[in-house]
Amino acid sequence: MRLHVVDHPLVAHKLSTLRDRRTDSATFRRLADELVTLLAYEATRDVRTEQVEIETPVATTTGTRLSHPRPLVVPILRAGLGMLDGMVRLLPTAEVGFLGMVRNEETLTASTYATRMPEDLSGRQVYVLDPMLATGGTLVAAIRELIERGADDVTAVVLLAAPEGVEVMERELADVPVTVVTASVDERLNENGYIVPGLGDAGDRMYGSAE
Ligand SMILES: O=P(O)(O)OC[C@H]1O[C@H](OP(=O)(O)OP(=O)(O)O)[C@H](O)[C@@H]1O
Ligand SMILES: O=c1cc[nH]c(=O)[nH]1
Ligand SMILES: [Mg+2]
Repeated sequence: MRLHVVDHPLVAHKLSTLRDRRTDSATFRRLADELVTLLAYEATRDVRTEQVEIETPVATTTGTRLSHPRPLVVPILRAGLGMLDGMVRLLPTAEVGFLGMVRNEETLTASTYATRMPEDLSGRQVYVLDPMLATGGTLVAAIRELIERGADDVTAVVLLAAPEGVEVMERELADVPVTVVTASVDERLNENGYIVPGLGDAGDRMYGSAE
């Protein structure tokens, strides 16, 4: 697994406002959207392209366009939904699949409650979106599902990661072509499986408590 921590003052600034407990839901959603576009710029560095001939008003030249098969973007509901618009704005040809997953807050194990994406992902580049990589249970299960469907290149875009989750990903997905792009690897997980210092529950901060 490759880990890429995006080191940029704008990323650090936006992330700090996201972390602040006083940031309201509307601002939180806007900042998550802005942050994902900055991360997406790095995450798509190896997106597949092809050459095309184009005519400018002055001359004919060789240009570049995103190639086929189209990349697939998969937000993990709920919180990953807050990263979808920012990602597809940069990847206009992308298709979108959905994975609904929830972590049991007692056992910290993830379960899937909704899946809507192509059965066959062979040859596809896939971008998985989830703001939080905590224990890693959710992302490992999501990426296994994508690989089983034939995806041959998976990039996870996460706003925040815990070192424990990064380690689990490295161990569980050792033989899989996976890249994780994040704005920060924080200090640790607390006894409730929350990232410290983190930003709290990303889904709740975007959409309100699910209870
Ligand atoms: O790395 P893990 O320990 O598996 O935890 C991370 C997961 O927990 C959160 O989702 P949550 O279950 O709160 O669902 P939500 O997005 O609906 O709030 C988060 O968005 C990740 O999907
Ligand atoms: O810190 C955390 C851990 C898991 N899920 C979240 O939303 N936040
Ligand atoms: Mg949540």
